[in-house]
Amino acid sequence: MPSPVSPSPIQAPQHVQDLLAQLHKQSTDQEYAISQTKKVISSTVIGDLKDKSPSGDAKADFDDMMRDKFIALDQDKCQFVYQLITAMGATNVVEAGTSFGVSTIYLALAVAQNKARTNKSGTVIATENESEKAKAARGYWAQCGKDVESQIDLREGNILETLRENMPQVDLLLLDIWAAISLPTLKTVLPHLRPGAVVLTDNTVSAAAGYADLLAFMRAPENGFRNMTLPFSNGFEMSVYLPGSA
Ligand SMILES: C[S@@+](CC[C@H](N)C(=O)[O-])C[C@H]1O[C@@H](n2cnc3c(N)ncnc32)[C@H](O)[C@@H]1O
Repeated sequence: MPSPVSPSPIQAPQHVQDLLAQLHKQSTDQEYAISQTKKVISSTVIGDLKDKSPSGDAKADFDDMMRDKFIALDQDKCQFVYQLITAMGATNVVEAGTSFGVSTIYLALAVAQNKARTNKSGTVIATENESEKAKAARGYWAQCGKDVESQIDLREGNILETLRENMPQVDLLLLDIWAAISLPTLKTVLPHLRPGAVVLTDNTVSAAAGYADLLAFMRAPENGFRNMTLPFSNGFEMSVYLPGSA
């Protein structure tokens, strides 16, 4: 949650600010309700579901459970991403894991404002494999208005396919997806990362076990990332891509 003493950097019309506040509340209420049932919501524990899986397919059961869940990036992390994109002047941003499109709104606002300031082109490439979530996300972006909606290229389907083609040089990648596919996702986007690009990965402290392969890859000096775990709740990894500089 945002700190009561931290001002928000977000520049957006009031109706967008109100929608964001409402969506974050829905997401945190949902997460609280799940926590009360003691059910897991982390993909890192798919392995633990195996014994209890009603269908015998733990991955399918996990996907069923998550189909109506926001699991939006925390509000303070969204504000940080917006602030960072603004500071970088980034205009090509990839979001791995869009869900109902909450964090996407922040990315679109920041990219739109950078484009207006710099006259550069660019887009937010969003990705989601659940069609109902994609439909809902489009609905929220429409409520925000053309300034947000027009920035977003939503690619529906498996991220390992949707990010294979028509990729710009990427300034920033937000990894907010099931931990198990975060490394294959990074490797799909890697050839398109510009030197100095930033990769942000959510929950790298609370889900460290699930991210073990991703973190090992990013922390191996030969892969060109400089890493820092930012002290947000559950961890938020900021990695700067500087190939050949280790
Ligand atoms: C943590 S949520 C994203 C939350 C979103 N960034 C936000 O702040 O509102 C992760 C999303 O990734 C989606 N996802 C999982 N595996 C995927 C895949 N292989 N391809 C595309 N999307 C996937 C899930 O359906 C889920 O909605």
